[in-house]
Amino acid sequence: MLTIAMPKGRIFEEAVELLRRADYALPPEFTESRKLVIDVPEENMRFILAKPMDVVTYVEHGVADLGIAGKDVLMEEERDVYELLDLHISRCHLAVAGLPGAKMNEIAPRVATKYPNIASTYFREQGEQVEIIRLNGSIELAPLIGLADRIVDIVSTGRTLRENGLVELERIAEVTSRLIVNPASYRLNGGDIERLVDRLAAVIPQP
Ligand SMILES: Nc1ncnc2c1ncn2[C@@H]1O[C@H](COP(=O)(O)OP(=O)(O)OP(=O)(O)O)[C@@H](O)[C@H]1O
Ligand SMILES: O=P(O)(O)OC[C@H]1O[C@H](OP(=O)(O)OP(=O)(O)O)[C@H](O)[C@@H]1O
Repeated sequence: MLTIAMPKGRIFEEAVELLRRADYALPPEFTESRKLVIDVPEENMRFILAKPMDVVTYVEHGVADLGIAGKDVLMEEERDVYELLDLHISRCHLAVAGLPGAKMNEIAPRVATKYPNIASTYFREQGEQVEIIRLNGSIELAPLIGLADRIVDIVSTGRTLRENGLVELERIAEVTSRLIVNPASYRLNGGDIERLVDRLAAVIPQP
């Protein structure tokens, strides 16, 4: 049996839709219950529903064979998992944003973000030394109330930036969700996993 860690939240619906398009008979309880472990015996599969940032942890520890995770999460922390497939779902990008015309503080430039590693690597590569302030959400607040000069965050429609009077300044990376696998499980269950990859690859939305 294959165990797949699914990210709750905004990726979930698109991931379920993709699996159903690939002809996996996922029961209605998938989208209608609050169960966190859902067995689908007809497909010889078990799904566990986790927070997006935790999916990689379940896969890395081998309690899930496979998982679906945003490229942002995979970029943020070096983890011992293989990326098998770009699912082309939950498309967005990582960007630097700030108040229009606002310069970086020259003495103590500060950047607020949920992605401290991505942000510090990016600014280091730009040759800029900044203090990273880690937040867990509502990142766009930081420049509005003077906590930071810049933010590094996900942009999708751009609506959150717009409605808060912020502008995108630099694009860091494109983000889509990926199918990831535990390396040991891949060696052990290669055949079953390749079949799943083929079925998904056949129905992935075109970029
Ligand atoms: N605005 C967006 N549009 C499309 N995809 C997004 C958007 N924001 C985040 N994502 C993708 O969805 C994932 C996060 O989903 P979601 O927003 O449901 O969780 P979260 O509440 O931010 O995560 P956590 O609970 O771990 O903090 C991200 O890793 C990213 O790949
Ligand atoms: O460009 P947009 O379409 O407006 O989407 C971008 C917003 O979506 C995410 O936030 P989320 O809704 O996950 O809330 P959060 O602030 O709690 O992270 C992201 O952090 C941005 O704030």
